[in-house]
Amino acid sequence: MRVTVLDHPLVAHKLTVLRDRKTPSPIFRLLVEELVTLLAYEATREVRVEPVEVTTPVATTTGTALSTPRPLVVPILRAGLGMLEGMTRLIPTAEVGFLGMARHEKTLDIVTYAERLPDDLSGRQVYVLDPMLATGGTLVEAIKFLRKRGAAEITCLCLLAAPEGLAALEERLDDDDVHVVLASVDEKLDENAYIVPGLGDAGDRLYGIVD
Ligand SMILES: O=P(O)(O)OC[C@H]1O[C@H](OP(=O)(O)OP(=O)(O)O)[C@H](O)[C@@H]1O
Ligand SMILES: O=c1cc[nH]c(=O)[nH]1
Ligand SMILES: [Mg+2]
Repeated sequence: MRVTVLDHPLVAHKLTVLRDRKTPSPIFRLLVEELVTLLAYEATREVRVEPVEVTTPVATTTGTALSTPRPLVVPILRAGLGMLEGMTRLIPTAEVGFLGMARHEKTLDIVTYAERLPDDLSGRQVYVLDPMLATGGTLVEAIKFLRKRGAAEITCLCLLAAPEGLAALEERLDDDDVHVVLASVDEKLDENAYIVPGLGDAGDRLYGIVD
C-alpha cells in the first residue's frame, strides 16, 4: 500500500476550517469540494493517458488525452457523495458508480446497503471517495468488493485517516497495491472509533443527522 499525505499550506488552512465545530453545513460542503479537487490533482498523477494529434491555429502537434475506458469514480455513500463534485470538476468525463456502506455505531460492522457499479471492472482504474478512514473497516470492504469485480488500479481519496485505520488496511489487504491519498493523518481513534481530533461525523456535518 502506498500512502500520500498532502503537504500544502492551503490544504492545512481549509482543513482547519473544516474541523471547526462552528463551521456550518453549507461552508463545510464547499470546503470538502475544494479539498477534494486538491487531493485529486495529486491522486490522478498516474491516470492513464495516450498521445493524440492536435492542430493548433499555428501547427499540428502531439498532445495528451485521457484513455478509454475513462476512470471510474466511486463515492461511498453518504459522506463520500460530498466529495464527488470536487473530483468530477477535475475529471468531468469520468464514469461514476456508487457504493452505499454504513458502519454500525456500536458493533462497527459494515453493511453494504446499495451498489450501482459496472459488473465487469476488469482492468479499470478506480478512484474511491470517502472522507474518513477511521478503523478502515469500510474501505477494506469497498476495496475487496471492487477487486472481486476486477478493478485493476485502486486509488482512495480520503480527507482524514487514523493511524489505526491505515495499519488495518495494510494488514487486511496483504500486499494489495492500493494508493491512499490524504489531507492528514490524525492522532488516534477515540473509544467510539471516531478520529481524534478529526472533524466529527462527516455524513452528519454534510447532510444533517439521519437515524
Ligand atoms: O473506517 P471506518 O471505521 O469504517 O469508518 C469510516 C466510515 O464511517 C463514515 O461513514 P458512516 O458509516 O458514518 O456512514 P455515512 O457516510 O452515511 O454517515 C465514513 O464516511 C466512512 O465510510
Ligand atoms: O471520525 C469519524 C469516524 C468515522 N466516521 C466519521 O464520519 N467520522
Ligand atoms: Mg456517518
